[in-house]
Amino acid sequence: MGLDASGKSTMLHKLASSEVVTTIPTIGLSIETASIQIPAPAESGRKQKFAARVTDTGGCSKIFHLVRRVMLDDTISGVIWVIDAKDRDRLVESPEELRILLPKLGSKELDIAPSIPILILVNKIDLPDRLSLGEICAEFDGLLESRHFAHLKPTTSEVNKPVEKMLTDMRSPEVLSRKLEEWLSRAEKDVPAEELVQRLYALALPSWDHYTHLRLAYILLLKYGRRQGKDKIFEGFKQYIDKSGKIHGKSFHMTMTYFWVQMVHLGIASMGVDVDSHTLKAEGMEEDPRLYDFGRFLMVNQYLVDGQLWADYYSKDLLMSSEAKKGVVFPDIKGLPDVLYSTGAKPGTKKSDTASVSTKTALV
Ligand SMILES: Nc1nc2c(ncn2[C@@H]2O[C@H](COP(=O)(O)OP(=O)(O)OP(=O)(O)O)[C@@H](O)[C@H]2O)c(=O)[nH]1
Ligand SMILES: [Mg+2]
Repeated sequence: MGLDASGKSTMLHKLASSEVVTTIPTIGLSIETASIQIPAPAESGRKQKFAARVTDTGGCSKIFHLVRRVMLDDTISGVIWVIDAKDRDRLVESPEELRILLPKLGSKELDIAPSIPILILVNKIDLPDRLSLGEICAEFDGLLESRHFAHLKPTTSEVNKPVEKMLTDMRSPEVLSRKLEEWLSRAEKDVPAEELVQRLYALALPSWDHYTHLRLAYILLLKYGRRQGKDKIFEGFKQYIDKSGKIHGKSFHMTMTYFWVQMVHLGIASMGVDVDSHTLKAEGMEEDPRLYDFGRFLMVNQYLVDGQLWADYYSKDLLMSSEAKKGVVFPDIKGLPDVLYSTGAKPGTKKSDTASVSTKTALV
């Protein structure tokens, strides 16, 4: 199992026939019996070959009804969860899908014991610029420890609790500081600011993930100021999703984008920079390259590393609603923080025409 195009079918064919075959996206299920050679430690006394009936699924949570029909009479000995090491853009989505699957492993919905092993298999490691194991582990951290919860707490409302717990784990200081470290070293060798912007318009970004979104928002806000910068972020991101052909199954999310624009703007303001009055926007980005030092920006604004920061402001139901995707909606947990400048505006003074956002005001 795993996200689409992670390489499940390719792997199954390779295991079954040792051949790399050209695959097409799997619809539903494909079942193969593969004779697999696995090196086993000599002391285990086991044979080095064993037959495995492997069920390949196309997609994940959406096809559970199908999986169930096929699996009901089977003994499932384990689940292999495949990750595409090249797919930085969907690194967050993969553990989210696995998180949806986990409670079902111990429930009656799928007749699978909660104690079966789950192998998280990182695929496509032959490709350059792949995710590091550290980056992958940071996203999956805390997920598997809580997998027996479905067995212990089979009702729907109870099953939801550990999901919340797992979200909390993903946001734990250890996970976030590890992620920050990775991002800082990524920022050191990243492409220059101007090149990144060009690559956004050329539909050729090095990756499409939280880090890149934040860095683009940072550069565009600095370069163009709040109003124009925000429009460029919205237009640029939307166009990238619509036209690049690289973002599978994703559509532009207005509220999410707006939320992060606001958070990045807040981070810039906390460094004492007023994006609407500093001179760079008129004079070109090379004017003060220190400002475009994204690593420095991250060090000052470490909270931005937390990809789930929105959960402090929005309930998942609201943020994932089609209304929130199509237009900017107000948070239902607490209002977004106002951007206050330590330069220019008096501390405590809202620049309501440029940056102030509360539950009553939305500047789109
Ligand atoms: N470079 C590289 N490409 C791979 C590898 N494994 C799979 N691919 C490619 O990734 C693409 C998707 O592979 P599939 O095996 O069809 O992926 P899948 O997970 O079965 O996809 P769905 O059936 O849609 O869920 C294909 O173009 C494969 O050739 C790998 O290890 N390295
Ligand atoms: Mg497939």
